[in-house]
Amino acid sequence: MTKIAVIGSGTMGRGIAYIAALNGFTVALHDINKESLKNAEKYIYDEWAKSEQRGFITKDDMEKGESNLNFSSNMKECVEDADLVIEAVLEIMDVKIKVFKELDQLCPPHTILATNTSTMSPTEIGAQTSRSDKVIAMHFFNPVHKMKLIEVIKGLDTSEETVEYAKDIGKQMKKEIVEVNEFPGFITSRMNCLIGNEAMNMLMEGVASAEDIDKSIKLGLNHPMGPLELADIVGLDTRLRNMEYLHQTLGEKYRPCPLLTKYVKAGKLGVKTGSGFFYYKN
Ligand SMILES: NC(=O)c1ccc[n+]([C@@H]2O[C@H](COP(=O)([O-])OP(=O)(O)OC[C@H]3O[C@@H](n4cnc5c(N)ncnc54)[C@H](O)[C@@H]3O)[C@@H](O)[C@H]2O)c1
Repeated sequence: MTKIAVIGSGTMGRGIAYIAALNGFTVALHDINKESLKNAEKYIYDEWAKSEQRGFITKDDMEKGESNLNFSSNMKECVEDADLVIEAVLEIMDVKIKVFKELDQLCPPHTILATNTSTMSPTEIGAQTSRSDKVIAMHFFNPVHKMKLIEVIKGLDTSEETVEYAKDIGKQMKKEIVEVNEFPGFITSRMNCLIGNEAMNMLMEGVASAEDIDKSIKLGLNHPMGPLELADIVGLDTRLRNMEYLHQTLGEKYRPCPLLTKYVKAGKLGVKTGSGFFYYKN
């Protein structure tokens, strides 16, 4: 049975662990923050129970998922026998590199190391390990159990075997795959960050209310969700880091909207804190 370790149990890590365990992989979810790990455990069990009640999964699926999934704040324990590690820690290059250096030491030689970065370079991360051919980006979407796509991003040294392996694992998780040659923001974040930032600029300029900006994009352009609501779901801190990286790498048109920076400074991070561009009951 393929063993997957997921590093980081925040918004994305918990979702990735959820679908991996449900699709028959042995999964170890790790975080340095025990509270985040506890919240992730509650989130996953609550979501499974809801899905079972609504008939999306059976009781048997749920029980198998539960028996496939472990939680631990000890990274070594989680990764020492892993076939694949998927990293979902903060979108900060130095943090990711530190994690990958540690993984390179702790994992067996065959282990594939994947990052769930939304924007950053798997080449830069892989270069800090002794196995750049086995380093790749697997970009999942939020919420992971509902979103169908994984972008698989090949770094300069990533081998074809690693690309095929990542695509195969994604398919076993019942996702659609697109293969992308590395460039900042890949396909989706490069486009989506611009749309979200323009919506924030319009809100800041007083063009319309947050509700009406989102309503226009949904009903006028047929997007399933408004860009401000989507940014709230992503997490405004995560979105700001995405914008800062794209601004650094792709230039001026990605300069983060000052309103986004202001919300993050105020601790209004979207759904996870109960308020962002909109209010939420958590
Ligand atoms: N939020 C989204 O919608 C979304 C979508 C796709 C990809 N991503 C990407 O996924 C990654 C994670 O984003 P998120 O929104 O889940 O972030 P988050 O802030 O919700 O969670 C990050 C988690 O990582 C943990 N962490 C930090 N340093 C760690 C370390 N050294 N070892 C172990 N755990 C550590 C934190 O305690 C936290 O629980 C980022 O690279 C982000 O760009 C996010």
